[in-house]
Amino acid sequence: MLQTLKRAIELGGYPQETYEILSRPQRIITVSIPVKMDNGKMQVFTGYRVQHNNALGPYKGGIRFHPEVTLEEDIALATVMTFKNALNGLPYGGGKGAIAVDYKKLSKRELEELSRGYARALAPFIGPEVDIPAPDVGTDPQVMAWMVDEYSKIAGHNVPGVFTAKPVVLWGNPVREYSTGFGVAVWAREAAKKLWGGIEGKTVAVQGFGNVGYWGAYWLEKMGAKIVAVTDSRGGVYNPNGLKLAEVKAVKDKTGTVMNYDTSGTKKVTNEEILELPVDVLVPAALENVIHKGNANNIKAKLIVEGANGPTTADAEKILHSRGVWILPDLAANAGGVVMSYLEWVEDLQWYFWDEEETRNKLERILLDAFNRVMNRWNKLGTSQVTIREAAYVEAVDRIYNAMKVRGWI
Ligand SMILES: NC(=O)c1ccc[n+]([C@@H]2O[C@H](COP(=O)([O-])OP(=O)(O)OC[C@H]3O[C@@H](n4cnc5c(N)ncnc54)[C@H](O)[C@@H]3O)[C@@H](O)[C@H]2O)c1
Repeated sequence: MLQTLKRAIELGGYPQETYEILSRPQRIITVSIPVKMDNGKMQVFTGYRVQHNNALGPYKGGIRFHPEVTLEEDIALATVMTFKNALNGLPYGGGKGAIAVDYKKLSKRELEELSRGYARALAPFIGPEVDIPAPDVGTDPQVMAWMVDEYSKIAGHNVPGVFTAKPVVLWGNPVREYSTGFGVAVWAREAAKKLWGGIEGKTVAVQGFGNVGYWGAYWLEKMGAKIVAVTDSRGGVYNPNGLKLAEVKAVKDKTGTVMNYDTSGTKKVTNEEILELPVDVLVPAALENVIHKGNANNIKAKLIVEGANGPTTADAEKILHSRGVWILPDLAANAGGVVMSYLEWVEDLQWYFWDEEETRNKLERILLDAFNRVMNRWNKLGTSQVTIREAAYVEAVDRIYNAMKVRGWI
């Protein structure tokens, strides 16, 4: 990521100070959270909040609960948020929080106490105008509800805008559930218009059938694409004539895996095979580093839409770019969630809530604006010399650099 930042600064001709500032976070907060466990013993958890850069506005980014999370990883994730928010035209800087915990081993009460403890410890350092956290891996709208409640108790009044992706009943928005997948589909549709004149009838393979993968496939199908393959952690199914997504989803909900979907002409595929199928569009929406130099030359899709974070290694990207494959980078293609978080925050600040359709239209407009800016930048920089990811980084750095310049930081 720092290499991409360096390259973007070179490509855009920004001064070296830009790198000096953006390669390190402005503030790192470490907190200790004691939790009385169900067995009567007290356990102290360590939590972080990294506030990377606020040149464009309050820090914004998720909170991760994961057993292997480290401060270094949290810093990297916070840094990416600065670029993602800038690229999408949001009035936000970047931040990210983390607690090293296996949340699956906690009871509901322990998880609530940990979530409230984290919000309490961070309360002096966050707020709707300061730093607005949201869910990430291992956290969800319920965790946000506990945190917003704890923060509001400390403030002495309700403060809806301090966390986003809250339950709909507690100042959330129904679009949030599918916003990331919707963004994946919008980016794919717009790129398909440029490549082929439209997404209609184009074949799509989706690796990962979770929140991003399922909703990405759902909206792509609605837009007229043909979903031919999907997988979850156990593997999946492929039918060159197209899958009926609603039926696949029903099988997944009933049996726990898409593998049990069985109709004539449908074959089983592994998570490696799905990447190499003869399709027009490939959506990796599960894990990182799944497209690497070992399989890049076998990929047949002309368009790769990064639903997951970091699914393509740098080596693979070079190979695919030289073959003319378009890779829509994660910080653009999977930004629907954070853009929706922004809209929820705007609603919360004014205590005025849009209906689902109006919200989705606003979301789409912001995504289209980002898509057009990235494409213009890519064309200006030269599509054969520069990747779409590099163009997206230049676009992001340009906003941050100009904000820092007029503020007098550089
Ligand atoms: N949810 C969001 O709003 C959001 C936003 C931006 C980025 N992302 C990124 O998208 C990715 C997926 O997130 P999600 O929220 O959909 O998670 P999720 O847990 O809802 O779904 C993940 C899916 O991947 C599958 N999976 C797990 N291991 C796999 C493997 N080895 N091969 C293939 N599939 C496997 C799981 O079965 C599941 O279907 C992550 O990289 C995440 O960081 C998510």
